[in-house]
Amino acid sequence: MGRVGVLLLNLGGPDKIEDVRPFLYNLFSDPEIIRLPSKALQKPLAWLISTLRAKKSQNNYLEIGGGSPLRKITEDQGAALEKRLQQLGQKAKIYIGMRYWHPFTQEAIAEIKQDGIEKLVILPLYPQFSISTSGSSFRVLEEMWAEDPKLQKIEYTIIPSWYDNQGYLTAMADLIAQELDKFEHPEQARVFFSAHGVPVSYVEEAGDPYQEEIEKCTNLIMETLGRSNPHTLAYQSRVGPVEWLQPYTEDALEELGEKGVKDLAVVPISFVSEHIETLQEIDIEYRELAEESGIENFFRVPALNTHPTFINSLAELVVESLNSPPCTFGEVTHPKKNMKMYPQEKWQWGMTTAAEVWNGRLAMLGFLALVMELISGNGPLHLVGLL
Ligand SMILES: C=CC1=C(C)c2cc3[nH]c(cc4nc(cc5[nH]c(cc1n2)c(C)c5CCC(=O)O)C(CCC(=O)O)=C4C)c(C)c3C=C
Ligand SMILES: [Fe+2]
Ligand SMILES: [Fe+2]
Repeated sequence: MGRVGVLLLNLGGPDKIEDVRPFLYNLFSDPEIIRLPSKALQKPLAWLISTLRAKKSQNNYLEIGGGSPLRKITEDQGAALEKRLQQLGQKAKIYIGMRYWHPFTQEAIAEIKQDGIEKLVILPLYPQFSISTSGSSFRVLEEMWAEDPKLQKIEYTIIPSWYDNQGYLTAMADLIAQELDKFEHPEQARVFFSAHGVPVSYVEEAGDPYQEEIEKCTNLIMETLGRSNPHTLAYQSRVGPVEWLQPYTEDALEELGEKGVKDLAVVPISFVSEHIETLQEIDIEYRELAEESGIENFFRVPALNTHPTFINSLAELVVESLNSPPCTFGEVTHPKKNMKMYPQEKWQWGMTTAAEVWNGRLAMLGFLALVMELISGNGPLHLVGLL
């Protein structure tokens, strides 16, 4: 086997407060996050939303120390994985490719080429596949491969998702059990899985397997845990005006509080690292809401980070994929063609009258929104939840 590399994919996060706006701009420029009927509107709208959302987002990052810990944790995971692979007799260099912030996927690929990597395992740090996360990174890589004869010489294989990997499930169950045992009556506490949400249209129109993988994953973790605690699955972090997967975490918390639930162990299930949505959204916002709703003991299960069983499971996945037939970009889910992810309604493609009317309307709406927000600090984008 020639020189082996492992490319870890993740979303990336702003390292410091000044990075927040450009990070948001990169995120909202991605058609897998917001897809508009007109390509020409993507960048102006990304600029508008990132400019207007930056303050709120910066305040959230200030609450967790002024930046995202995602880069440092991912680097630690990479170092631990490299060491574990070495122990298993597999020499490999680990690369980190973030989708929206440093180190960008393009930077990782440049290094991979420079190092003369001959065999590459592409491993997203998202246990479940979504077109908005792993799918978006795969698309970027697929485009790079299509344009670069040097990359085409690298034998690569993808691990599309690994939510059902036994080592991962065992590590999750271990962390949940540790948290449950902190309650006075561990057997009575409810296990509350909070998955990252996606718009319903991703699943129902674009064919995203994310919801199915989340549901299966939740059941597998409960089976592995082997305790009879009741459990709930809800979806967090909704952004924008369209309908997202339900139940929403905030509604489910209120409902449980009303039903008299007092003890809750909250499990972040779509991420393997601490970041803004665990440290700020769950630990601060949802905790406050839960307490207001009457939930007395709100314990949060930590993210896996460098949990040894988890790192070992990643190493095993890498070794297994090196010894299996390759999985290529063409084999993973692509959003269905002509699928409009935002806003929701039926659309006819092409330069139709409807397209022209909507281009104009959207541009006007964007401009009006900008003016209103700037003058009043309030406006339609606040109203629909984008700011
Ligand atoms: C607007 C749509 C968004 C979709 C769809 C979405 C899906 C999605 N995201 C993650 C994981 C992460 N998201 C992070 C940041 C982040 N995501 C969105 C929006 C969508 N995400 C925004 C606006 C932001 C910026 C933060 C904010 O202003 O709220 C991050 C990085 C966090 C960090 O520490 O910086 C992660 C990780 C998943 C798993 C997912 C769908 C499955
Ligand atoms: Fe996100
Ligand atoms: Fe989010």
